[in-house]
Amino acid sequence: MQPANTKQLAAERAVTYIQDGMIVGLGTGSTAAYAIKQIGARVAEENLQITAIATSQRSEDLARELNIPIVSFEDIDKIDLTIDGADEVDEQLNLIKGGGGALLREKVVATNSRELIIIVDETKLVKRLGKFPLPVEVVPFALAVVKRQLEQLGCTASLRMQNNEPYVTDNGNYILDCSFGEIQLPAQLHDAIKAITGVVDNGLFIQLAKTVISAYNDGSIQLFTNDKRSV
Ligand SMILES: O=C(CO)[C@H](O)[C@H](O)COP(=O)(O)O
Repeated sequence: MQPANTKQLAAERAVTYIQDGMIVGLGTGSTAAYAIKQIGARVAEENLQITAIATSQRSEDLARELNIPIVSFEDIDKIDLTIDGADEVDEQLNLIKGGGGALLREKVVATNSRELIIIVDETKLVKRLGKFPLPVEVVPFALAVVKRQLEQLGCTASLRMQNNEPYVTDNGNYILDCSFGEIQLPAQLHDAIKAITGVVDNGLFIQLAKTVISAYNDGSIQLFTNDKRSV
């Protein structure tokens, strides 16, 4: 028996929450891409009437290819529902995001959404965040000073590279991937990092997810809501 495509399963379940008339936030990454494809299929097959706002240029390009109408914050106020992936999810549904480099736009969209659904496979569920290095988006001019201050908070920070050049985000910034090990107090760490001048944002998403949909290799799906991981 083929193992289930867990990312696709979680994504397709999340897309069932979308209804006509909604403004939908589109996440970034391989799991979010499955959701965008499924939204495109519903637009084509059911004439689903939605507008969408994307968290990265690549998600926007994919959505446009699939004839999903795209808007910007000039056109809308609140987003009804955002569907996005994550790199880690803890038991309080705090997240590490930004493995795909889109953390800033993802957080702008998440914080302006009435509801954030996170879609993951079981490998992303952890007791405590921190095994996955925390992405921090940094203004290039401030890179060296920010790196030093981040390391004073107890991590090793490495500049994300792509094709032998620093990786540049959709916003023209760099990313420092910060290995803290187990993060004991994620909300405090989030605030301490945000307080460093030259940091644009970091990939800790504290109490932003309302629902996490996790899919398992046996094809089952579990929903976790707000404070506790219970069905
Ligand atoms: O935060 C993200 C992009 O910035 C992604 O949601 C996260 O990296 C998960 O990616 P994938 O679905 O490919 O495992």
